[in-house]
Amino acid sequence: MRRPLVAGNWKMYGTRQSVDELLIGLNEQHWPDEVDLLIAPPALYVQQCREALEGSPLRLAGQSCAFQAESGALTGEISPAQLRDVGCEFVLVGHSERRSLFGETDEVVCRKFAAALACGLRPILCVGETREQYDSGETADVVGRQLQAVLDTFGVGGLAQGVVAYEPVWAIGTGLTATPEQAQDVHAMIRARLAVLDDEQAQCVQIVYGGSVKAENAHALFEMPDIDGGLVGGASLNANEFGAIARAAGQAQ
Ligand SMILES: O=C(CO)COP(=O)(O)O
Repeated sequence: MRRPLVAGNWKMYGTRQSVDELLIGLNEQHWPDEVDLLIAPPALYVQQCREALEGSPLRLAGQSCAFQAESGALTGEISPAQLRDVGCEFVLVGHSERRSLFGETDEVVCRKFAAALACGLRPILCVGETREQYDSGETADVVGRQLQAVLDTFGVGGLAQGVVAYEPVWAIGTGLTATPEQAQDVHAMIRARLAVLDDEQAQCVQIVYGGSVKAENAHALFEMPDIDGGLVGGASLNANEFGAIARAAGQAQ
């Protein structure tokens, strides 16, 4: 009923040359038909990726966007309309690195979500708790609050036009993956929260997991009933590894 989705977030990594090499490797992969596949390269390299991936099932995502849909006097920002113009179909909003390092509040994230939708991009709303919040048992509150900001404006139907990515901050780039059971618990909690508002739509929302996903742990995570795929950081910079993760999502169907 829900298609799995695997996205690679390249973060601020890459040069023209390393991107070329990665793209060659990606084009050698055997991609599963039943999985939505995307990469989020640094914006500077989107065009390069688009050209190299012509005919590939890999689609493009921005890593962030301005809170204003169209052009404007926002030095250094990239609008959702511009991402769309260069071929992106998705955009990450509210990644924990944006929240913690660039001060993005739930309100700003919600405006970005709105701006993305207004331009026909599918926003990937990232949510997740810090280690401290996890240790003090605040995961449900924190994730609930981050979701609520978008739900207040768009409801579950609006959220379902995008994707939810649960990324516990303590698992990002640390090699510490949430266990499949831990991640499933939070995904099920998210879906239950949405189901209270609109059960039918809640069953359609793709909820993917992020945080040290690798080929070796992907299958066990993706087998969980409410984990609809992954948002992959470091491992997405290796074509074979990313290919294996994508195939694990297909097999875990
Ligand atoms: O932040 C992430 C993806 O957005 C996860 O990063 P890692 O897979 O490197 O832990």
